[in-house]
Amino acid sequence: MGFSAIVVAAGSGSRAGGDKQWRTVAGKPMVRWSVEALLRAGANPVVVVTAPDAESRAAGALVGLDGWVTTPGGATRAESVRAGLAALSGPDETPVLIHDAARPFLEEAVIRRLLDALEDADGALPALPVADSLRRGLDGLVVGGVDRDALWRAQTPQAFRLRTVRDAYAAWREAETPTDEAAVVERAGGRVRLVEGDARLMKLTYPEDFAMAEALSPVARTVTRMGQGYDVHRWGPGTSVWLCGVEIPHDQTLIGHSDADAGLHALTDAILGAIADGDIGDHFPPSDPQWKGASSDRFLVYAAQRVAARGGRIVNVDVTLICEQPKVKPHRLTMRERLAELLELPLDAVSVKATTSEGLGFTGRGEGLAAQAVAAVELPA
Ligand SMILES: Nc1ccn([C@@H]2O[C@H](COP(=O)(O)OP(=O)(O)OP(=O)(O)O)[C@@H](O)[C@H]2O)c(=O)n1
Ligand SMILES: C[C@](O)(CO)[C@H](O)COP(=O)(O)O
Repeated sequence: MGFSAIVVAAGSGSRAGGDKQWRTVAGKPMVRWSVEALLRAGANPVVVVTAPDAESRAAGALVGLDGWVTTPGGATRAESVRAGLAALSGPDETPVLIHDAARPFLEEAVIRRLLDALEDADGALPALPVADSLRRGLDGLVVGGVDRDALWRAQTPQAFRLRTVRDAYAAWREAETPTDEAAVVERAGGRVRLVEGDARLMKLTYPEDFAMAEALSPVARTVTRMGQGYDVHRWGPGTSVWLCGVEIPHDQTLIGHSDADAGLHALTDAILGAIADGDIGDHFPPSDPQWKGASSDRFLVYAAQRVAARGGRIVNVDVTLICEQPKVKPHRLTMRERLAELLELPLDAVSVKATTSEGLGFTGRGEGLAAQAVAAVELPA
């Protein structure tokens, strides 16, 4: 029998500084690590539980993968798990693995141990023994110890038959919210087996955990690639111009098949260039009527998704606009913010510059505007 999986990714990641599931860890969005591992091991489907307004972020993080769906989660992890369970169909006996997106490094061996354990148990979880001594503290002083012999550090995924875990959640009557499914099924009378966990399956909870994860990552090395782009559009009659995703009032407009945003076009080509993935015209042919008047935002986001699909990340981008008019400086910060938003990059990784050509050439004569861009991309080695 196959198995299903739920990846809960609807948390706020507040202890890590927010939105940790979409952050890049060792070259990929965190949530992608787990979804890839589960799909590779044969999970079908993988339900990714996101905050209600974050489904498009999941689509960006998981671009190029098949076999997953999203569903909106709740205010607590337990509510998100319930939502994931509600989204699953299939026979009661189907094994389901319930996993934290916050634990990216899931090895197939752990999945196999969990599924094997379900042969003679109602549930299974990976766990690690406690290695350090445990001490009770009060006001900064030791006030006793805790016997660690019977203590285990619970990890995820946790494995159950669909009906078992659904019924157990339905029967949960405690005042407190359960922290995991093992507790829920055990409280309902189920036998939940401890199987060998994995130190690399650590939950990334605090900001410092991310540096540790990079060091533990299965991607030992990455390579950095550069790409450059160049684009020109002709000036024509109009009242505003789109540059780097921002509309600027102007006494002319740039003429083109799409919105003629030369800054976005050059940057799209730079990103595609960094991954040797052709150019903007290959992906969005000017002969295709569907791109007539299109917002160039989508070209840029598409290029970024092509990087993510290769397990890569954009490190930084730099755009130079070459024109006598309009003056770019008053709009530079807005342009950088827009590009940072579209590419999901920090602002300090996005630069927009401008120069005139001292009245020389076609830009100097005001016949057209030119844009150049470079992008650096990190890819798995
Ligand atoms: N309402 C919630 C809360 C948590 N989670 C998920 O449960 C997992 C484990 O939770 P934790 O690491 O505590 O994540 P957050 O709740 O996001 O973190 P924090 O408590 O620091 O805000 C994470 O993958 C998180 O996205 C969820 O799906 N829905
Ligand atoms: C489910 C879990 O990962 C098991 O260790 C953990 O309980 C979830 O973390 P939280 O901080 O309690 O949300």
